[in-house]
Amino acid sequence: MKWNKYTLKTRTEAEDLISSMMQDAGIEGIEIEDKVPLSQREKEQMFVDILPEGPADDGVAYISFYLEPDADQEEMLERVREGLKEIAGWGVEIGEATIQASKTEDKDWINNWKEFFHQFYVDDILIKPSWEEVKPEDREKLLIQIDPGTAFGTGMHETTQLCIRQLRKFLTPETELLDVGTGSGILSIISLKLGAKHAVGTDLDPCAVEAVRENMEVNGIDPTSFEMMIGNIITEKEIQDRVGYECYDIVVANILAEVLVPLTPVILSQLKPGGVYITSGIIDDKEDLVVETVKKCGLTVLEVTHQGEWVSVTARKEQ
Ligand SMILES: C[S@@+](CC[C@H](N)C(=O)[O-])C[C@H]1O[C@@H](n2cnc3c(N)ncnc32)[C@H](O)[C@@H]1O
Repeated sequence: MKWNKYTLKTRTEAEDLISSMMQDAGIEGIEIEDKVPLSQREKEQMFVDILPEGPADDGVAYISFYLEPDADQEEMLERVREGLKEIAGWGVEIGEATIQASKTEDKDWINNWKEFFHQFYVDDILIKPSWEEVKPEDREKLLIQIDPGTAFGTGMHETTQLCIRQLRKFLTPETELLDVGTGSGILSIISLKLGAKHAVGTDLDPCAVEAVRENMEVNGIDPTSFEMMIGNIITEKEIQDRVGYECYDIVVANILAEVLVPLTPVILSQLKPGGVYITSGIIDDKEDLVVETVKKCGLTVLEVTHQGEWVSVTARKEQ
């Protein structure tokens, strides 16, 4: 089926109001293109560290939406035009507000991303989406099922793989794990599958709750073995108290270097004496920054590992 695509040219300040007006009109799947740079918070959540310099923000935004060919196109476009008039009437700058029509060949554009996520290995661990079968030759492998969702962490990123390899070196059946920036829950789920005793995950992003719940279920993780807490462990005393002090054998944090710097002194009090701190999410030119931070906090660096342009620093808290 060919979908009809409509692209509205407008102004960035009107994006939110127009998107919600379109949703109220019954349009699903809106795409927004603009040149507004990402905020620091968005970069942290999307795990973007180095971005190429983009073009300057000219205030122009394009909002695209799709309609099935048998939907009443004119009626929907009329609703959108009425909505635009109303928004303009509130004094909001909506710019040209022209709507350009085109067709998309794509039959299943909503599920298209599935084409790009296939099963893969991290050493002898098989990570696969739920819609793929396990091949007969992989039946003996440790299987982890992860569906890419709204939270970060399919296991394909180099930094996740660096953390998995370091976790394997230090996990024991007694391990109490703290997984800061847990995202999809992948690092805790793999650790529990490898025999860790218990995991606590924290994330800023509320989407992580549902993602972790689904991934725990599909991987048969006992709900009492993995607890999830939403909040900022760096700044929120309440989260620090709930997470608990000196009770973790391993803390893993796959977050950008800029977040690891303020996080490390906090983590120091959460780790048991002798506990291990595994970090990644560090782009190579920030390696020294994280190594220095870890040392300044009194931890002993055990190992620095690399994959592509990414780095992992593992350190131990003294007894
Ligand atoms: C790169 S993802 C890591 C996801 C997963 N642990 C992995 O290794 O694939 C980083 C995660 O850290 C979270 N995050 C960023 N700053 C944080 C903070 N201060 N406290 C808790 N989580 C944070 C983001 O929301 C994101 O889910």
